[in-house]
Parts: sequence; C-alpha cells; structure tokens
Amino acid sequence: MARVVESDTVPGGSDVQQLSLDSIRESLIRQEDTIVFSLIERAKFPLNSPAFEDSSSLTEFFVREIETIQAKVGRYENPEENPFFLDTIPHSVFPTHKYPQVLHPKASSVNINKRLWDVYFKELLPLFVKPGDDGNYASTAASDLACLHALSRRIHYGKFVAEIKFRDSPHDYEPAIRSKDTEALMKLLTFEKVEEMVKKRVEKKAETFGQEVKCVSGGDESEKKKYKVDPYLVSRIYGEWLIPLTKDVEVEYLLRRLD
Ligand SMILES: C=C(O[C@@H]1C=C(C(=O)O)C=C[C@H]1O)C(=O)O
Repeated sequence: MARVVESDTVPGGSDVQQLSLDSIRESLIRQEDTIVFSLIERAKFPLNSPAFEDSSSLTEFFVREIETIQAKVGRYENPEENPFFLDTIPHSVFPTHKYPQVLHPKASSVNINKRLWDVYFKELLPLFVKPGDDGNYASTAASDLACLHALSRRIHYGKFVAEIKFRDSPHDYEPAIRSKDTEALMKLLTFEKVEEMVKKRVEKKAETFGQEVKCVSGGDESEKKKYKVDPYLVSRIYGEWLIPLTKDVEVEYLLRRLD
C-alpha cells in the first residue's frame, strides 16, 4: 500500500529554509554535465529521421510507453519532472516520496515540452549529429529520450529559479505580474553575466568531456583536436535555445504566481 515518505529535501540539496538562488544555480551547473554527456551519447548515432518523423513514430510510441511506466513508479511526483505526453498521470504503484511544496500550486500547469519536442527534433538534433540512417532506431530513441529528459528538466527548473527570485524581491515582481507585463518580467529575471558564464562553461565542458583521449605521449601537439560534439555548438544550443526556453518558463510561472 502506498506509504508517504516525508523529507525536507528540495532542489539544490538544501532544506526548504535554505533554498537560495546559489543552490538552484549549483543544480543547474550539475545538470550541464548530464546534458553535455547526453548530447555526446546521442552523437554516436546518425540522424535516423524515420524513427521520429511521423506523428505515430517509433520514438513517440517509445516515449509515451516509458512515461507511463515511469509515472507508475512515481517519477512525476517530483516537481522537477514534467511529462511530454501524459495528460492524465497514472498513480504510482509504490509508496511515493512526499516532496515539500516549494512552488506555487499552479506550477504543474507550466509545461513547454511540446515546444521542446519540436525544437529538439527540427532544430537541435540536425545541428549536432551526422546526417544518415543506420536503422538503429530503438537505441537512437533511447538516446533521444535521455537528451529530452535532461533538457526538459533544465528548462523547467526555471520554475524554481523564478520562485526564488520572486521571494527575494516580491515588490519588484508583483506590479509586473498584476499587469501581465511579460517584457518587464523578462528584464527583471535576466542576468546577462550569468548567461555568458553558463555559455563559456558548457563550451569548456564539451571540450573536456568530448575530447579524444590518447595514452601515447609525444603526439603531435599541433594536430587539430577532435571532439565528439563541437563545443561551440553546445554553447550555441544553450545561448539560442536552452536559456531562452528556461526564461520563458520563468515568465510563465511568474504570471501564475499570484493566482
Ligand atoms: C536561470 C537563471 O535565470 C536567467 C536564465 C539563465 C539560464 O537559463 O542559465 C541565466 C541567467 C538568467 O538570465 C539564473 O538567474 O540563474
């Protein structure tokens, strides 16, 4: 029978009282490792577009089935997780962990995974994988799902970022929320220096994690380094897609914050 396990653990590994913008940013930094590795893993396979092109594709079928089973073991009890396809989330078959209520109850209605799905398959994937079709669709779909989950978690973490920013200065945010001024909200929550740092750091991570490692010494130093995923592309993926989508989630969340 379902037993509820209580804990004060919240994103960032701290307790509710200690939740801070720094601890939230720490988590985003750790998530970069998962994202960079998932992109490197996906780049082992070519595009394999027949796996995902149709609306009734193998990849969509796979993700729907996996989401159903994951819901049954409680994945979506965690406010950090947002499903791609489940309109009604099946109950967990097992006892579930009781996550502390950090976010506003309307948080679960902020879900931009449909947009992420289109962006990922139409814009991102063709950038960082080789063109072609090797027929290896099941493994490719598993790799795509790992990327989609990592990207979705990062983007929807914007809810926690927005909550902390709101709590830190409610008087700045409240007028803009009441007048539904999305431009003003976007301005309030943007820290350009932090964004620049994120882009630089993920480029460096992609260089470090994706380099060819050789054990023979005395190699030609001038030889051009080869990377599994172009580090500059990873920085672009963050700058042109992931950061803007995270900020869109922040705005969407804030617009509901006073409901
Ligand atoms: C996530 C934050 O909010 C905004 C979005 C950022 C991002 O997605 O990396 C970085 C800085 C901010 O402009 C933050 O302040 O850390």
